[in-house]
Amino acid sequence: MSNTFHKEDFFHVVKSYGITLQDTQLQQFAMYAAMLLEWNQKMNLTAITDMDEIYEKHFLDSILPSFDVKLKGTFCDVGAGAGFPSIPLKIVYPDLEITIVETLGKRITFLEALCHQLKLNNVHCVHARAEDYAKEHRESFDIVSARAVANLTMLSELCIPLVKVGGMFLALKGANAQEEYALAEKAIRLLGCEEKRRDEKVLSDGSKRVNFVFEKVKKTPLKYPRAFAQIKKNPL
Ligand SMILES: C[S@@+](CC[C@H](N)C(=O)[O-])C[C@H]1O[C@@H](n2cnc3c(N)ncnc32)[C@H](O)[C@@H]1O
Repeated sequence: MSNTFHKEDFFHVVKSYGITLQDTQLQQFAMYAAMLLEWNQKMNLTAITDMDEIYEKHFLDSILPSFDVKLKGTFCDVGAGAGFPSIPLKIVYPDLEITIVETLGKRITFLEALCHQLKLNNVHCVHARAEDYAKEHRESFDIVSARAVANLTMLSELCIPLVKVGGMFLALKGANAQEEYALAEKAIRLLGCEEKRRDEKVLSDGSKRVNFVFEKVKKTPLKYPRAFAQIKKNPL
């Protein structure tokens, strides 16, 4: 299937889910796309450089979960890279309080410049590894999310310790979602979460998206997260 999505469709697709983007928000998305392409020439931010694809595979893809689940409160984006999914969500839902935890310093520099340019308040960009950041900030976010950072088992150990009891872990996954879930199910429970829902969507090129919502029902045992070498070598 060829890519039939055009950036002009973005407004209408979002509207079909009951969200009418204002001119300021559309301008913020346009500035975001322009900055992404400009900075991408100096540093590796994205492999997607076609404008229509940026709108579908980065912007729309990032906000898809919010069409099924209400997002509010404090939102931590683990490994946001060039800002996905948290920055598109922040543009659409300005009340969200975002913390980005990203291990690459250059990407933090980009994100800080981006937030300044787009006049986004309450976005805290932290240069750290999630497993280290959890030492001081465990169980402190209403929502912890990530896209394209690690398989679901490893991702669960990086993200779930940061979620408050009663909060949610939102995992944005692709075609291998079911297989990843089967391998991760035990770890997810051990770390204190239960699956609440999963929502499937298909993009215009036929690629599948599966967004998992896990609810934190009990505290994460204190020994997690382990050091990254352990997480990788002995996945839960
Ligand atoms: C493939 S990129 C995905 C970026 C973005 N989430 C997206 O969907 O486009 C993975 C990002 O996760 C970051 N990352 C990997 N492991 C991490 C960790 N343990 N803590 C924080 N960031 C991490 C990497 O530096 C990289 O920017």
